[in-house]
Amino acid sequence: MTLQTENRLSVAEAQAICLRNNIPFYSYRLPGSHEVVFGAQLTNNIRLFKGFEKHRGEKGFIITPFNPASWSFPFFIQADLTFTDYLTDQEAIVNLRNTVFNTPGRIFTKQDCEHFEYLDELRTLIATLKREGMRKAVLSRTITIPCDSLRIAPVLFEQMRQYHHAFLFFAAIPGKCAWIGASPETFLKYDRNGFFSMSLAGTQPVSTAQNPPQWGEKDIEEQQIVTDYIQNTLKQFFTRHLETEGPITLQAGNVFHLCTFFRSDEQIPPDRIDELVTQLHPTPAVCGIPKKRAMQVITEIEKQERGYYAGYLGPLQATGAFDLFVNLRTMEVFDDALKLYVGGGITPLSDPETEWQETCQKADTLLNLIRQINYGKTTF
Ligand SMILES: C=C(O[C@H]1C=CC=C(C(=O)O)[C@@H]1O)C(=O)O
Repeated sequence: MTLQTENRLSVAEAQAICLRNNIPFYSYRLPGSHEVVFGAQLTNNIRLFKGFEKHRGEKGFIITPFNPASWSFPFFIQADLTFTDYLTDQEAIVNLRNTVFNTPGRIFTKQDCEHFEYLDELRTLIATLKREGMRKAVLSRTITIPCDSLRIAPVLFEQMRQYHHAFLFFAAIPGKCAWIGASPETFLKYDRNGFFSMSLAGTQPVSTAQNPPQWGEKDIEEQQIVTDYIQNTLKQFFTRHLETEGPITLQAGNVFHLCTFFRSDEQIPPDRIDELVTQLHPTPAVCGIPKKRAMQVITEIEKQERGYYAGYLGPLQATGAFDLFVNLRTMEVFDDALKLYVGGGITPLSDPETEWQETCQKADTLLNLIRQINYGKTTF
């Protein structure tokens, strides 16, 4: 700890205090930025996120579940204390250290799929897609790592800074949810310049890709489904201007994805923003098409509850600007374990073993970091 000598608190130190003292907090770094932003809520009242119109003028962090109808509620962490990179205000440092809430920890359950179980789920899903004429659904699984997570997570967040194009986040509401990750996927961004979104799908490992990467029929089709869905949704809201660019190849850790960008400089009223977000989420990058049926099929087949995996999360500014990302390449933080969630888009053309391998490749970016941090103590 450097506090005594330098009189300043780093983000990692602030995260550690909040974890120890059960203080709701968030920290993030936007893609391409060098700044890490930290915020903490110094009251223990858990706040639900009630939509952009209701939170107008407020600053904080939004975290929402994959399934809006589930028992995982959307939350808002209000920014009572915020800083960028280091906190130097001595009164604020003392205040943070002296804030302690008494919240019971969350116990993890292990619902990881073995290789053969995931292959079974994949076969069931592919058969369902074929039988019902569905074009795509996204299946996922978990990898649970029992470890000293409260020590590891702040170090992991710091290590993830090497992924310049990712949105880094570590947010926790003690007793409710805690997630850390490096998402490559913008859900929706809004500021005075307008709106931005992306369609991200299709995966291949960097290690075996050609230069430049070549994409097969399954990946192209899988990403096109996401592009069509987002474009059709955005078109209902932006009638004057909608710009589309792509698809291009984008690197996220040790995998490549196909990506199309959408931009509009049109402004829409706050109640329309709520409508837009409701219609857009979840996109077929994490759910499927048709959306309602895909959600049902996923819930029936997957072993674990998704909770906040594949939901959206990110900061909201008092100006109304926000940066929301899909909660991917992500881990749920428990007191004594990290639970990684990983999935992939399945179409009738999918091969189960290839899809299993894809989840292993996606998971490896975060797993390798944990292996380095926990050298000699981790066996997975
Ligand atoms: C669902 C995940 O990734 C999505 C985002 C990019 C590429 C994907 C894919 O190729 O399947 C997925 O749609 C995940 O990483 O858990």
